[in-house]
Amino acid sequence: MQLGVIGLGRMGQIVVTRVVEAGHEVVAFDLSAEAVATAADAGATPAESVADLADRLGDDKRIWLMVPAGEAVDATLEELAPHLDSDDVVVDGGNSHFEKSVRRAEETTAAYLDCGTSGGPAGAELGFSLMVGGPQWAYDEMTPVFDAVATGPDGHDRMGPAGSGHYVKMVHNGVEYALMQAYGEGFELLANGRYDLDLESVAKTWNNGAVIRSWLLELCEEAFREEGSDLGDVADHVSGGSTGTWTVQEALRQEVPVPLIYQALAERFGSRDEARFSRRLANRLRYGFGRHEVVREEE
Ligand SMILES: NC(=O)C1=CN([C@@H]2O[C@H](COP(=O)(O)OP(=O)(O)OC[C@H]3O[C@@H](n4cnc5c(N)ncnc54)[C@H](O)[C@@H]3O)[C@@H](O)[C@H]2O)C=CC1
Ligand SMILES: O=C(CO)[C@H](O)[C@H](O)COP(=O)(O)O
Repeated sequence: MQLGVIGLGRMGQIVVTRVVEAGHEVVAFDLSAEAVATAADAGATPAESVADLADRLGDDKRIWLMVPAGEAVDATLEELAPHLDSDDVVVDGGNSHFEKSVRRAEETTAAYLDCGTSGGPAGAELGFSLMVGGPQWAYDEMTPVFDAVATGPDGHDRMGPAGSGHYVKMVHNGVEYALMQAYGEGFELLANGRYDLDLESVAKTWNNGAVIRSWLLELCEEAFREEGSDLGDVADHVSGGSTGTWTVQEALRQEVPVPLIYQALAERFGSRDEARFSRRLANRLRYGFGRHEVVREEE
């Protein structure tokens, strides 16, 4: 099979490498010439533009987008539009909002597959977990590529119609937030609790047979090994948050309670303010109602 890959960053390069290694032909394009050169080193045919990539693919084009979610997806689809017909297949493997994927599927002449991708850069060796939405025929057509990019045939499946792949990935990320928060709280208690613990050792022990073992917990173990039990100079600041926000917004619309996911998201937002106004006000109010001492900022 011949696959065009557009967007050759952390994730796109993995798609290229795994598809090439599975014996398929890849044509690759990115706005960055350096990224295109890296893909060429991995065995892809370099393209100079979206149009050049489309020309090199010939009839029955199979194209994987791995550009940042948002405007880059629309811009790429606009450039691809004159080159696409109904026998072609476009996969969006990024973290797009599912409603945008539904709209794009309606607007795109080619069959459109929204593909939630999980596994991060570690997927280079392990392969990804792929959650795919869109027409069955297009999913079946892309199966050799999904087999290569995923952990194998069990690492991907069609979730349902357009939007469902990105919907499932959005909820996956919400779960990811809540799990991170749960591990964070447990380790925070251990770090401030009664015993002087080696948290790498705790995580390692938990990862070997404990009920709560997981890949995120393996990453906790790695973090304590590399940063120390006190996390060294790692800042009290968590970036990102778009996929968790979408999960909470959708839960509100569906009237489904997701307090753990919401709490994890709120903790993230809270981490970005060095001095939370609400906490400062609570500090002052305790003086108001109880004449408790106001803690003042140090000069
Ligand atoms: N990094 C991760 O762990 C994961 C990322 N994702 C999603 O995968 C997508 C890609 O993520 P990364 O590879 O991490 O991003 P990245 O920032 O490493 O790479 C994005 C690449 O797209 C290129 N690009 C941007 N606009 C373009 C355009 N209009 N035409 C062609 N190339 C363009 C950039 O030059 C860059 O090389 C995002 O939607 C992200 O949310 C999904 C799962 C995990
Ligand atoms: O999808 C992912 C993991 O599953 C990506 O790492 C994504 O970039 C996480 O973004 P955020 O933490 O901002 O929601």
